Amino acid sequence: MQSLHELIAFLESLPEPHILFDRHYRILAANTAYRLAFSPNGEVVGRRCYEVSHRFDRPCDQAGESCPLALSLRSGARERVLHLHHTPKGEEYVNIELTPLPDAHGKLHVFVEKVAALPSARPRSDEAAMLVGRSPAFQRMLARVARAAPAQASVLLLGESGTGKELVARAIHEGSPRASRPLVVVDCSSLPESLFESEVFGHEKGAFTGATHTKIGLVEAAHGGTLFLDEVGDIPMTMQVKLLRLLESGTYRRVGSTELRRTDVRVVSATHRDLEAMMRQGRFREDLYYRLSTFPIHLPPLRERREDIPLLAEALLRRVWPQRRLTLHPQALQRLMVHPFPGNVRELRNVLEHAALWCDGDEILPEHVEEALAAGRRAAPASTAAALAIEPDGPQEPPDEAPLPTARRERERETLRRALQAHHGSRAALAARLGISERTLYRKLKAHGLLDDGPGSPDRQPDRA
Ligand SMILES: Nc1ncnc2c1ncn2[C@@H]1O[C@H](COP(=O)(O)OP(=O)(O)OP(=O)(O)O)[C@@H](O)[C@H]1O
Repeated sequence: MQSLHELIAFLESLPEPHILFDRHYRILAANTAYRLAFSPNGEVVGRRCYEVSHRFDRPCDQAGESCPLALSLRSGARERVLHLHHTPKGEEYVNIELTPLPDAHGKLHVFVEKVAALPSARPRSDEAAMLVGRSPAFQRMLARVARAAPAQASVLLLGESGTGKELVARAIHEGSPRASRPLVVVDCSSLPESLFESEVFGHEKGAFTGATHTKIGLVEAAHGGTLFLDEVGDIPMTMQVKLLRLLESGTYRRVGSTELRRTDVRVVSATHRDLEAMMRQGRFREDLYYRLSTFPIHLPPLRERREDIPLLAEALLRRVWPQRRLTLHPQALQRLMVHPFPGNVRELRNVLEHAALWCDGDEILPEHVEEALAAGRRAAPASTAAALAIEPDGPQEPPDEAPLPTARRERERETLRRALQAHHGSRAALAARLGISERTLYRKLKAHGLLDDGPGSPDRQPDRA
């Protein structure tokens, strides 16, 4: 008993929430950090852990969640799982680390559980940056995010357009020891080759015509923090070797300078392309690929986590119309549940935004959703993209450098021109309707000389949604 008292006193000294419980899930002790975080108004000692954390009436593994106690009883070792916990602020993703404490005979009677809020999913004042979802596919992805965040390893985010790669990159940065330093986003697809090097690595005064002053590069601006290379598959071949040097040795040269400079950045990159295929085709350096993808994370498309649509819809409605208390009629939600969403969460957000425009009251009705989906079809009939050669975002997307055959190019131009004429919303909405990313749309408009006709101002860069 003496040792149990000592253990409780020790847990009390820890800043993170900890509880001690027996093999029957009964909580024997909880430190102040745990009480404050999870049960400020009630006693937890004597209750079962699953009642406190999940409001379940049975252990988590009998309610469809993983149970660290069951895992530890089986393995006899420390177990880590990701759980959605009830807190006074609502549900919150937490990392659970459960350590069994064997007695003198090696029997497991007592367990210590440490509960650490996941920085990436913690409810924040900046609700727009919060990742929403609780499907198994989403939780698997989030568990990898939680693993990767505190480390230094380069992370490669792989997923279709609109699946939340940029949100995840921010979550990784915020969950890392670099969170107080800058997160610098480099949109590799919108930087023409000529600009890429001077933007990323900086340039000296007089390095080229127009270089009237010395400019620091994005890698320098990110010193101590995280460099997020979005659409990394679009990095020109000539720049790939310079990026590799940065990753391998932390060194780079400004354009127009021979001086080797040093920076300390963690690299997170993202792409919707199939980099392995690009590598096989000789369009992406193998050594760079392995450097970037120390820890790959796949972001599931929305069609593989349809069960998240209700939760996402609720959160997105709050984001797009914070001043209204909009809800979805059950049939309106049903309609969304069967839509394929090639544009993923971004498309869902756009459809909701559009549907809300049709809704006078507080409840979005099925006809409002129909109207929003039909508007999408008018701008880009379901078959349009394929029939008229708009390449969807996907691993198979050909590089922009590879010219399309003339006939297809013509058809693509015509499709885009017509879509632009029929569409009166934002460029983001048009992209979602065409089933391509906003950046891809931007590139295609640029390539076809249609930028001036596009929604938004002529030379607008893709919006960050
Ligand atoms: N899990 C999620 N929870 C809440 N919002 C999300 C989630 N995933 C994506 N979003 C929202 O969807 C939109 C698109 O997300 P984001 O820009 O991160 O996607 P992306 O994968 O980087 O797309 P692209 O490849 O086209 O750049 C944003 O408005 C973002 O806030």
